[in-house]
Amino acid sequence: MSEKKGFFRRVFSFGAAEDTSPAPAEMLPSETLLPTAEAPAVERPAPDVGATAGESAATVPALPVAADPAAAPVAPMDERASHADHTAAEHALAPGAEDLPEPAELPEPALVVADTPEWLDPDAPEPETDFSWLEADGPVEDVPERTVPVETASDGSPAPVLHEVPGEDSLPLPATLSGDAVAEAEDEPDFSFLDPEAPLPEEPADFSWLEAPVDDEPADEAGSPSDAVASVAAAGIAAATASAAPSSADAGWRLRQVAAPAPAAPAAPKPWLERLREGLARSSGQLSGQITALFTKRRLDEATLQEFEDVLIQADLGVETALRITDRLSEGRFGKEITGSEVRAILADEVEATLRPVAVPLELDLEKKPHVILVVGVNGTGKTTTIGKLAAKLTRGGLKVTLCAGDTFRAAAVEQLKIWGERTGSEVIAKAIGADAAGLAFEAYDAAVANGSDVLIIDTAGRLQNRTELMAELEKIVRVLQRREPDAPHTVLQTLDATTGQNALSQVEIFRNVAGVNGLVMTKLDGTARGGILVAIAAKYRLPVYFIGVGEGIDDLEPFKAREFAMAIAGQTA
Ligand SMILES: Nc1nc2c(ncn2[C@@H]2O[C@H](COP(=O)(O)OP(=O)(O)OP(=O)(O)O)[C@@H](O)[C@H]2O)c(=O)[nH]1
Repeated sequence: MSEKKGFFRRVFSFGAAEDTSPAPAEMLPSETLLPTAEAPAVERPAPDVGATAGESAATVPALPVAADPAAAPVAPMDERASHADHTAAEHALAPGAEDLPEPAELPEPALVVADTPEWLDPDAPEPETDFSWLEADGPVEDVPERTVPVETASDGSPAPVLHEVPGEDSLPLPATLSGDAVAEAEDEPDFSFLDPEAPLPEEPADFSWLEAPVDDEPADEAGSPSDAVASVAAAGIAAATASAAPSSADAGWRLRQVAAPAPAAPAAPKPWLERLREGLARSSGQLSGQITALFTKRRLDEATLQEFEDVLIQADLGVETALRITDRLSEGRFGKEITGSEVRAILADEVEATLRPVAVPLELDLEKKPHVILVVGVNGTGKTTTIGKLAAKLTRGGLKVTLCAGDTFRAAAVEQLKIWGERTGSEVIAKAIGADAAGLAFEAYDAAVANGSDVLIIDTAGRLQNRTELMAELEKIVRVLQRREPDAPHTVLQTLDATTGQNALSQVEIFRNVAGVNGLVMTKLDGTARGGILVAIAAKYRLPVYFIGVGEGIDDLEPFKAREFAMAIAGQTA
């Protein structure tokens, strides 16, 4: 806390002491997020998942088969059994099976009979052949069997019959499908799920994974031995366990005493820095490899510098930063040999220099109560999740938070925010789907004042029909909030998905113009991230980057640190 010009200000830096984790984000329709004239010339589209899926669907019409049989889903036992029978039937009925070559004749094994057992004695009495005594209550109903006709071998002896199986036509159909339905399903395979235009499934959404911490202890099956031992031990009657164990010298058997396996220790989550490095590993590995290839046993000349500049631009770092790095590299080194690690060190330094001015903590001015944070961004970039994580940080810091479910476009987003509200002890102001988001924000502001909240965080929809609609809604939210508080929203946070790449630049351009974005959060840096774009954004817009998302968990929001990020981009660990 610090006094500033008579204002009571609280600065949240969320230091390390406290913070010790369907598809790719759907972008706005391309016409809504067209790069502007200011966007750099080098534009590489984000991977088009829909197109890829469509292509593979076109080329692979049949059901997918796991390359690794071990990885293939295991069929239920009865299914497997019927499949085995079916296979056996195919063997039995396989045309040409009788054409198989005769096995080579094996020499007659010498028969050594030490003492002829009674049952081999040709003079022994005939065994009993009347088994009528086996019939309990009359004759057993005949089970109709379809047998494979016994083939006769060329020498007149019956050929061996492999199996007697029900005919293929009598194999049971899955209980849920009638014969017609099966035929229909086979005639018209349903690939509608591959349709990139199809609306996303909205309901029912399962957010149970957001619920309170999962019990790490593996649940023992009721009545399992370890369960019993545990309960007995708990009751302090260990002796009873030994005497109760089925063991008998008289019976000649006993249960083997197996030490109960130690419960598996819950896997500790990886430190966030490790997740960040792993997330950026693909792009940093690529960059690092190109640096090695470019600078091994080669003098620094104009051509090498030009190639290196291209490599940096391809890594999304932006033209401005790429030029700065190559300029710095050539200083005093032109015409000399330079190692890959020297280049990587310079890269890390220059990226850090670009990022340092934007790596600032989120500052909350509690003179304005509630401090209003409007969270905007393309749908799927992590707005709602970031709100939940941020609410957790603030409430742990002793602040009272109200959440506004302003994404009235998507029912699941409202439910998701309610769960975050429960988890963080924050009141959630929500309305039915389709409600006016601006009206809701207005009511939420009043509710936050009434309940004495320090901070009001407003979620917004990212997916609107077109850019005009998006602008109109966000502008209206800002306008109605300003009727209550002229400086609201005090912070406008935009979430950017780190897996997006170049498109993030145009997203910032649009949301900055529409909603007055004054801070960024880059999410999903734990995935296969392309973090270079953040450097380009920092160089171009100089907007503060408050946090990075390194997982879906409540604690997976980290303050943005320029040095660590730069090192991860350059693939350096120390
Ligand atoms: N791995 C990872 N996943 C994240 C992160 N942040 C968000 N997600 C996931 O990204 C998905 C989308 O996040 P949301 O918070 O629903 O995104 P949104 O912007 O609110 O989406 P809309 O409500 O559709 O506008 C969810 O599955 C989140 O769990 C992150 O930092 N790392």
